[in-house]
Amino acid sequence: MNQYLELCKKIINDGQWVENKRTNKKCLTLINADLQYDVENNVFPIITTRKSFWKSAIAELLGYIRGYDNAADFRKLGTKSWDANANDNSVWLSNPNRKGLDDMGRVYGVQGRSWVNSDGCVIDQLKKIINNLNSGIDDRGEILTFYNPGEFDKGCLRPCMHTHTFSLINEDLYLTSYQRSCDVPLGLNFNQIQVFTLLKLVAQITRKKPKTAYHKIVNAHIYEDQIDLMKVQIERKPFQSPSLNINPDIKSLEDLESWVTLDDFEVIGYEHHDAIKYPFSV
Ligand SMILES: Nc1nc(=O)c2c([nH]1)NC[C@@H]1CN(c3ccc(C(=O)N[C@@H](CCC(=O)O)C(=O)O)cc3)CN21
Ligand SMILES: O=c1ccn([C@H]2C[C@H](O)[C@@H](COP(=O)(O)O)O2)c(=O)[nH]1
Repeated sequence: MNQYLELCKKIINDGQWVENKRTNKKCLTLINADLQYDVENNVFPIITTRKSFWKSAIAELLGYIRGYDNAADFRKLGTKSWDANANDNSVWLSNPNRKGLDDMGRVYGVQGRSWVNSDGCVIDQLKKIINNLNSGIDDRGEILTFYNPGEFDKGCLRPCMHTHTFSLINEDLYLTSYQRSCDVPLGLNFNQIQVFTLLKLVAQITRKKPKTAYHKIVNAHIYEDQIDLMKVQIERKPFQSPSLNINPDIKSLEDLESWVTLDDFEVIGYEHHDAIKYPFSV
């Protein structure tokens, strides 16, 4: 929690104003942030200086794992977080590749589970990683990437947290996640949870020991209409981090694809300050 607050304070104190054309807003911006999470000791990196809707964050992650391309499917899992990007952005609404209401296009998990190569073959990056880890293999390319420049025009948004690299040393599993663009008040609140949960889940289904998750962010920003609320949030004293329990019956990628719901996740001992409703930029 402290590393999150330190980052927020650094942006407020040292950030530079950058005009963003896509949203037509100014962002206070800092380049480069390195965060890390102690998955081994189950120190769940949830924000405590405001109420965090952690179930939405895990629902998003589950949708990416399943390769969903539709905001309605994300809603069924328990999050409305893709509604605006799928349905309220004028550039995407006028894109001929958009297939109708709630379509997100070929973003995130679509690329992760069904990347189409130049021969038209479909590549399931996540399945390859799970198969290798199950066999004790780390080929130094256990990479799940959602970043496909050839298909940016087929999706509503370029992926922000775009690449996850798994590393196995004996029985110890690590994760390094890369993020090109980070809405620190809203997005990072979700992304910290997702990086942590992804390592814990993959370790569980491949029967490995989760160690540390490393989270590398390039452009970390706070939108102009979020600044005053963030100044309130950084004055609050954080509580101790809670822990995350995952149903031990989840044993495979197929389990994650089929029956798992948010009821299979439980946060133990979450103390937090009051909710803060930050504005969202589409
Ligand atoms: N500007 C922007 N910031 C983001 O963080 C973001 C995007 N766009 N577009 C794609 C996804 C969608 N994400 C979202 C979308 C909405 C919330 C949000 O409204 N969060 C509220 C309420 C959550 C709830 O009630 O479930 C929050 O207080 O955290 C968070 C992340 C993260 N991503
Ligand atoms: O997981 C996510 C997804 C999105 N974001 C934020 C980062 C930016 O504020 C916007 C995306 O805008 P771009 O113009 O495509 O950079 O969404 C996030 O923080 N985390």
